[in-house]
Amino acid sequence: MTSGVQQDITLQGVTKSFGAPGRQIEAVAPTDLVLQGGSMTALVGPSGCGKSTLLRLISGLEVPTRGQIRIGTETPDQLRRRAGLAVAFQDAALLPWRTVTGNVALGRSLAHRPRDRAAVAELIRLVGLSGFERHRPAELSGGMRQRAAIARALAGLPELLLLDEPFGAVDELTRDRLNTELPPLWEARGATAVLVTHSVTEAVRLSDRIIVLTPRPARVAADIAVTLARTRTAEVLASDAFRAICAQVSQALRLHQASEGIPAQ
Ligand SMILES: Nc1ncnc2c1ncn2[C@@H]1O[C@H](COP(=O)(O)OP(=O)(O)OP(=O)(O)O)[C@@H](O)[C@H]1O
Repeated sequence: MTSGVQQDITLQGVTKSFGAPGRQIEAVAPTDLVLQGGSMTALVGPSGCGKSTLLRLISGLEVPTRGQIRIGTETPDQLRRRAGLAVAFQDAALLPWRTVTGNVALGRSLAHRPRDRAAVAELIRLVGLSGFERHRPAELSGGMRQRAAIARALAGLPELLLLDEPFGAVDELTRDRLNTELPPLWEARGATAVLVTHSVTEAVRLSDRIIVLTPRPARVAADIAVTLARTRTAEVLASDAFRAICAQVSQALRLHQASEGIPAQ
């Protein structure tokens, strides 16, 4: 973090509708939320309920129809313009003409961080892309592109890290390793993080708090604190407490399942 201060994310009466007047789709119903600075919050909910929209609103890539969002005293747009936030979305969005190293290094330069080849190489190693440094996105699998995007997002040392299904295209074993090795990177620097995921286990594993959303329009259906030790060791993951929270989240999802929704895991 640049400021050393962990800023809360505050949503006040935030709504989002898409489409022309009279034919509007309401994606986010009026929402009030405070996400504590330095915490990791997971957003889960049925497919199409509005999770990504909520994340994009927090990122400043979408503007609320009504209400306001602040990160500390700043708007998302202000934070984004001074490169205080980073996003890693499902569809990676890497620059196709840049190598893996070039894309990750870009994450640093866009955030006005000094060049640091060792830091870039270490991030590439951590996301398991050593040996692919000189490859371009088209030469990588979908999962590898996602991992490069995560490395790029982390490279700028963001205060706010927004992750939309970052491990969606990653195989189970790699996902497991990333779920272990990446959280210390943002925790160590006290970044605030918001994660959208379809995996209940991943949500409980990574976050301090889980917001379960209703089918569209998204509203808060359940707000569940993950009362586990911050370091999610193998023992924590195998504990009854971990399973109990997973069951609580799954139950909240089932209660609010849309007909086209995902099965609770
Ligand atoms: N730019 C847009 N224009 C019009 N409609 C949109 C736009 N973005 C999202 N929507 C609609 O808003 C609703 C919520 O979409 P969103 O992508 O936020 O859901 P989600 O919960 O992230 O879905 P999934 O879990 O399937 O990724 C959907 O009905 C979607 O079609």
